[in-house]
Amino acid sequence: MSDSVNARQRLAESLAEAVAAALRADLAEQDRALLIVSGGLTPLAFFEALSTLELDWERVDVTLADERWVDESSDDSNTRLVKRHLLRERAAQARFVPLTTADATPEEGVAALEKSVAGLSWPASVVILGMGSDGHTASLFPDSPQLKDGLTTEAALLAVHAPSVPQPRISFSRHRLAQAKRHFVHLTGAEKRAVFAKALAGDEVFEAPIRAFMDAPLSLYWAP
Ligand SMILES: O=C(O)[C@H](O)[C@@H](O)[C@H](O)[C@H](O)COP(=O)(O)O
Repeated sequence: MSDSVNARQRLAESLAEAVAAALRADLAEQDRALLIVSGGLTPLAFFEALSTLELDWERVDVTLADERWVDESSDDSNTRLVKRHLLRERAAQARFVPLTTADATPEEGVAALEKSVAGLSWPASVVILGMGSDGHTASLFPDSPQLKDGLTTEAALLAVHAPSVPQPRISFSRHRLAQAKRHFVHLTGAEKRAVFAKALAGDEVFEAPIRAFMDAPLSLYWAP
């Protein structure tokens, strides 16, 4: 294995330990705990590491920071990724709350999904954010006409379109994600390190929406 593969595996394992510890701490104080994960490719090893850790998974709800509006059979489905790589081993006992419906568009599905997520254990115990090389996080994209709404609405969810991505999306709002008790950012590679450093140094949230989460403690997990 190359050095960076090793480093990414170790990163995934230490993030999994930190997330499991946070969930255990909250489950000691409350009936259920909510874990919000991101999709994309980065979290795969983290999902697999977390799935093997011991905690009272039956009392954990898992949902996504954002989802692509595609069928679960699609390679682009974050639900499919979570089911295959996280909801297995010990974590098979967790309850997954999807962010899609049978509706043709996220605009049609969003009201039902608002109801479905309303009963979860807010504030979320943990949010794990990814970031794209354009500085987006969740589905808060710099080129999206819905970005301003996503950064300001107090609704939990919104339908999103962006020229930079092929599928319509549904995303938790900045407001709902920011309320979580703990935020982890999971990144790999030199390019994302540079984008994150630039976002940290600047103040224009519309250029790099990840900035919208930088005014509260963030635990950054990065490996080459
Ligand atoms: O569904 C998604 O695409 C996401 O939740 C998204 O915000 C993701 O975290 C970043 O795009 C990073 O994706 P990668 O890990 O694939 O680079």
